[in-house]
Amino acid sequence: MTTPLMSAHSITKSYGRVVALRDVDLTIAAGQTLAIMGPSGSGKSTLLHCLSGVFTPDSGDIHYDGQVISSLSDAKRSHLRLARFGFVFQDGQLLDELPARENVALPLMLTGTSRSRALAQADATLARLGLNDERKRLPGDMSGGQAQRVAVARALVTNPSIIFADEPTGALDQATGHEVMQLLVQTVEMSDTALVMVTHDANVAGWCHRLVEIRDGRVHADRTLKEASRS
Ligand SMILES: Nc1ncnc2c1ncn2[C@@H]1O[C@H](COP(=O)(O)OP(=O)(O)OP(=O)(O)O)[C@@H](O)[C@H]1O
Repeated sequence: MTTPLMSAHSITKSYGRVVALRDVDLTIAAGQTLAIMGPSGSGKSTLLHCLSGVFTPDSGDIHYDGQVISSLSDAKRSHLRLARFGFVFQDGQLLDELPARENVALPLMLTGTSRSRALAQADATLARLGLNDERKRLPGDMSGGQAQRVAVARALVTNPSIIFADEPTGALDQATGHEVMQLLVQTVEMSDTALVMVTHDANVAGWCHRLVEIRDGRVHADRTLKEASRS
């Protein structure tokens, strides 16, 4: 068996008395597309935040590319997140005062790439995603779908090995959500990037190859979409 890109071993996480994750084991292979589903409050976002290094679990380990990321200092985890992971959130979270190309260049500049080089890479990524016309536009002047495509470009600009997405189409109508998912999935597949996505929407999960169902803080089922659709 090939070594997984990321693996979580028996992770638990509580908020005070609320146990959000209990003994979760999960592996993610390079290039894999994985949807996390489950009822509201079941622990999906907490799992995504633990895997992506935003939170550290209370117990258990998370391994990524030869490192135990759950034991890294905050500064090292934060650098790792910027350099190796991409993030797409429900509302894009672009900075309104910056044009698209500067938003996309930000993760590069924050990890030390010069402004001119970061902007050149941002332009190349926007062009690759068919977003040349959006380069100089401010997020507030774009439609929700255009802004979300720019957010996808920002997540991809560092050539991350994993993109973490939390309800990436949650604020979009169905047709626009479909276009954003098509762009996201086609691009991650072309670049051999893994996608780990939380969604409530079975149609959106249908873009992924694997479905992990969380219930009451535990992995209830972990199978391919094909297996899930047969049951
Ligand atoms: N900051 C917090 N403080 C206290 N409890 C929290 C906090 N964040 C989450 N929780 C609780 O932890 C549990 C898991 O929450 P989490 O947000 O991970 O679930 P979720 O499956 O993503 O929910 P949703 O689908 O509604 O976004 C829930 O009981 C929630 O109320």
